[in-house]
Amino acid sequence: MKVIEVRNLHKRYPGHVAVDDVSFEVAEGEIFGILGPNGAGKTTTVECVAGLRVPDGGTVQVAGLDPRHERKALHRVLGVQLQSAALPEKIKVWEALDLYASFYPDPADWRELMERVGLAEKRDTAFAKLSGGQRQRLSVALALVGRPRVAVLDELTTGLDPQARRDTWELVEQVRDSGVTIVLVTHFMEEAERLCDRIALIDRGRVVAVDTPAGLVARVDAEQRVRFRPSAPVDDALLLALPEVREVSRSGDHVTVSGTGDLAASVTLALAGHQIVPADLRIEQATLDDAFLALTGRKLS
Ligand SMILES: Nc1ncnc2c1ncn2[C@@H]1O[C@H](COP(=O)(O)OP(=O)(O)OP(=O)(O)O)[C@@H](O)[C@H]1O
Repeated sequence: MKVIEVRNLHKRYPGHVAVDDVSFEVAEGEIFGILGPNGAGKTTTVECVAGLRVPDGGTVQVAGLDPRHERKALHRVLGVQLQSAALPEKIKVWEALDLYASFYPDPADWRELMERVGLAEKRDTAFAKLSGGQRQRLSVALALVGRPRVAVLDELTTGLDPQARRDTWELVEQVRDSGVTIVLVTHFMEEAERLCDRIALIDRGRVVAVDTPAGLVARVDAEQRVRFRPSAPVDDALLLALPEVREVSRSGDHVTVSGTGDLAASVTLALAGHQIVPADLRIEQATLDDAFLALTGRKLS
């Protein structure tokens, strides 16, 4: 069942079209990614979804509500964590949660939420004294305190170190597992690949494709490479006979096979047929970056 429907969304700022023509649907229970380079129009799009900006054209529906005219009802359905959550420096973690909970008629138990995002120990810490990762976790908790059906998370892990980023990803997965639909805005390919069930690739205010991460990558006819150290001598001809293989090269005792399609499976199967074990096996596959490049002619990052 779809919970968000965006049709032909258009939004311009003076002298600049930020969102040209954006359409997509988000299904209940999924993590839906909006992925694109800086300035692609991602934030403007989700601000229109959240009723924070008025579109110049097109329609938006969230759980059957029009964000422009039914803001109060929308507020109960949709939780938003936007970039650089601005909280007063001195506000303590518990105070921020308690304050946000007071905005809703039937809020979640913020103490439980504080535990869930791993901030119980920071309960009495001022916002200004939290680390980047802790601030992000607090902003996720604030987006969830109204028990929303849908949470919009915008550039959640920008500026975080790798460990804090992985912790935040786990938190997002837990939120989804608790039944909340998530719209995740990001310009990190790895983040979208790891978390999203489906992704809208956005470039210059337009959707260039909507698909699963694997579906987007499969659209690219990019070459893949399989590199390994064979346990016994392997004949080039054995590999070149496979329809997926285009080229075989060697460097020291390593063999690199280039080609397309299900290259790794095909190569390992052929080797197994000759009792050859591929040690140090490395597979280089196309990524969302390659998909974006193929679809737009530009690099994502
Ligand atoms: N309030 C505004 N007034 C004028 N132009 C704006 C405004 N907000 C955004 N823009 C411009 O609109 C375009 C799209 O911005 P938007 O923030 O939606 O992109 P984005 O994909 O979210 O990028 P980022 O990840 O950098 O925020 C950009 O060129 C931006 O400079």
